[in-house]
Amino acid sequence: MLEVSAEFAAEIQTAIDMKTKPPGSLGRIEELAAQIAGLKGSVKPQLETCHHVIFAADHGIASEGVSAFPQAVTQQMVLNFLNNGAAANVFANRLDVPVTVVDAGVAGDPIVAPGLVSKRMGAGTDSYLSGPAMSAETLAATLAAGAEIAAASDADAMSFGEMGIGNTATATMLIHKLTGVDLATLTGRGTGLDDEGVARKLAILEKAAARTSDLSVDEILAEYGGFEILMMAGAMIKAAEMRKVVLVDGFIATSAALVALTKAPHIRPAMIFAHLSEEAGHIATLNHLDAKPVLNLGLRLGEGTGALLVWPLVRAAADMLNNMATFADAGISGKDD
Ligand SMILES: Cc1cc2ncn([C@H]3O[C@H](COP(=O)(O)O)[C@@H](O)[C@H]3O)c2cc1C
Ligand SMILES: O=C(O)c1cccnc1
Repeated sequence: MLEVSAEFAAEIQTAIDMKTKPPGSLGRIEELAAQIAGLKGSVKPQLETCHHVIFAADHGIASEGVSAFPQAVTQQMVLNFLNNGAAANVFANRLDVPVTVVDAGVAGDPIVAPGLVSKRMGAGTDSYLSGPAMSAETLAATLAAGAEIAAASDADAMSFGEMGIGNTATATMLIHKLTGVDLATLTGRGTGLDDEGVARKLAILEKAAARTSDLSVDEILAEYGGFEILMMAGAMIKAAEMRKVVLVDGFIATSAALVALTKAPHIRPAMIFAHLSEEAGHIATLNHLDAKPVLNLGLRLGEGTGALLVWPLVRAAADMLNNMATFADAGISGKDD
């Protein structure tokens, strides 16, 4: 349903080639422009506003020691986001992008703070080392809550971030079970584990993976999912179906994109993969999706920081279509004149 007809694709290419530049000279920006025009159904696409949503949740698996940081950091960072102090806030503020912070299931008592959107699915997931992270009912509610968040936004694009100590482990499990890429390839340092820490994380994930086999997609998501990752997946599907540009961040957000694309392959034309993360498993996951990231900045943070940083480039691509003169407008001779 988001597919572009061959006729319209040709029309878009002509519109790009009529601009006052040698054909193809804006490189990747031209590819982004074509993608945006196709998604928005116009060679003059409206792409003025972006809305950044950060989903936060905790992971039962964190108690096994899969992160370099303690679980309490998830809640502390939620308060930091609300106080405008995190990297994602700083980048969003620079770009005039509003930020919504969602409690998707942070451990402990519910956080009461002005501005926080509560979609709590529990006080963190259960540890998938010994049983499912969540029930089938909670999975459905989590995906639906994400869709509600996207449906409530009137922005032309959405960028998504996450916060959840231990969520590189959860992302790794989801990607492994959904793609079959082996855990050793996917398991990385997250917040900064040393080699010993990574070996320990891998051993835990191998044990958790061996617990199940032959699962359906929804069973995989309920067995190994994280609330923030799955809520982001639900939001990505809805945002894409509303023809919003979906800016996909790093390793964790790409696991959410994989979930979204597994459940709704038709939404692919809405997705822009912002950057290549330093997290070990990101490249293999992007390759599996045949996705080409726009930036390579050595980021390994999450929060949607890379997705925010690509927004000015995506906007510039739309501006190129909307505001750049054609050869005819400017009275400039074309290549073959
Ligand atoms: C202060 C701080 C701020 C963060 N912001 C994002 N993350 C990132 O690190 C976490 C994933 O790494 P792991 O799986 O190793 O726990 C996620 O919360 C992710 O968003 C942060 C981590 C920390 C410590
Ligand atoms: O790429 C990411 O999303 C990432 C990598 C490391 C830690 N947190 C997030």
